[in-house]
Amino acid sequence: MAGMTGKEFEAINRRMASLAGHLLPAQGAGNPSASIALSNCSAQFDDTYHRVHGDVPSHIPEWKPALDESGKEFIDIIYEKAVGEGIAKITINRPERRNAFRPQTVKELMRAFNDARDDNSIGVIIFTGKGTKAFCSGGDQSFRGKEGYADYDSFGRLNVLDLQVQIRRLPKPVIAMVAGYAVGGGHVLHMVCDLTIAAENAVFGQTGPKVGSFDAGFGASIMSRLLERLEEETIKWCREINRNSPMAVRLCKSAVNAADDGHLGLQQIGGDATLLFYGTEEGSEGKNSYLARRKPDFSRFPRLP
Ligand SMILES: CC(C)(COP(=O)(O)OP(=O)(O)OC[C@H]1O[C@@H](n2cnc3c(N)ncnc32)[C@H](O)[C@@H]1OP(=O)(O)O)[C@@H](O)C(=O)NCCC(=O)NCCSC(=O)c1cc(O)c2ccccc2c1O
Repeated sequence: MAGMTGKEFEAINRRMASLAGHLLPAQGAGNPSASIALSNCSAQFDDTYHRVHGDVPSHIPEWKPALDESGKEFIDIIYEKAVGEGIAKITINRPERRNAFRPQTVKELMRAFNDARDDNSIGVIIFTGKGTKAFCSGGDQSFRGKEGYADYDSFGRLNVLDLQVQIRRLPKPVIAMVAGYAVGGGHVLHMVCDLTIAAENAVFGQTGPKVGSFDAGFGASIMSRLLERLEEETIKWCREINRNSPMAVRLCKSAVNAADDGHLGLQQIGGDATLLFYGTEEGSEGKNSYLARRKPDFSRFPRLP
């Protein structure tokens, strides 16, 4: 953890606090040893919240393969949606390379994330790697040239930077489900997710300088957490998130990132305000008057104190 900035510590503390809040009964929140196998702890509660909302089940759903609008098969990733539930799962499928990404992988990830964003039945996205040895070991070094990473064409690129921004800006929660190594560019990918659920064997770190690379952008810090039933726990989080108001979840994600993202954060949260305004009569009066070629009449809308 040496060399971490105050902001990075804050970000980790926020995540740890939110994990503790999910896993532990309030009275046990300070005791890390109580953090395992408490996924059904809500059953012990006898309060109005739990009577109204009930337990969050953690059984694994039925996954169905998904495509994006191009209909093109995915080669480097597996894209699935849970039948009857608003959960998408995107898996890097290169376990023989510890799920290192090449440009093709990144392009496919971007297509899948885009589809999950646009599918209004999806409320939350799981991002993971195939197998238990690695979430992702970063950029595939055998595809690295002088201009970045290149596969089917001659020019290189650092297109994972676009993917990082896409995940960060995506207006739905993205949960990294990590088993094994999340290193180099793979470490950054988990860091740009909204939440990380980690298996006991998870290893986090920046390896870039060892292979003559570095991420001076989102790449930052280390976090790990003990959890036995990784997918069940992740699904439980997804179901709990999906019980909430979609617009509230969207705005919470914007708000959490706004300060760190500066002007871009402001743009995102400002865009959300515009989106909400479009749904009001006041907003519609502007559009309707323009289309009807008349002066807008905003006089009936209050100037709230
Ligand atoms: C991840 C490991 C610690 C795993 O070790 P383990 O012993 O379990 O497995 P092996 O080492 O035997 O690996 C099995 C197999 O996979 C190949 N492989 C693994 N990772 C990669 C990789 N990143 N690229 C290419 N190939 C990989 C490995 O060679 C083996 O192949 P065989 O043919 O021999 O079976 C360990 O594998 C490891 O340390 N891997 C390298 C981690 C690494 O340094 N990653 C790259 C960091 S740089 C980066 O990711 C990066 C990418 C970007 O696009 C950027 C863009 C902009 C800024 C910065 C960027 C950036 O830093």
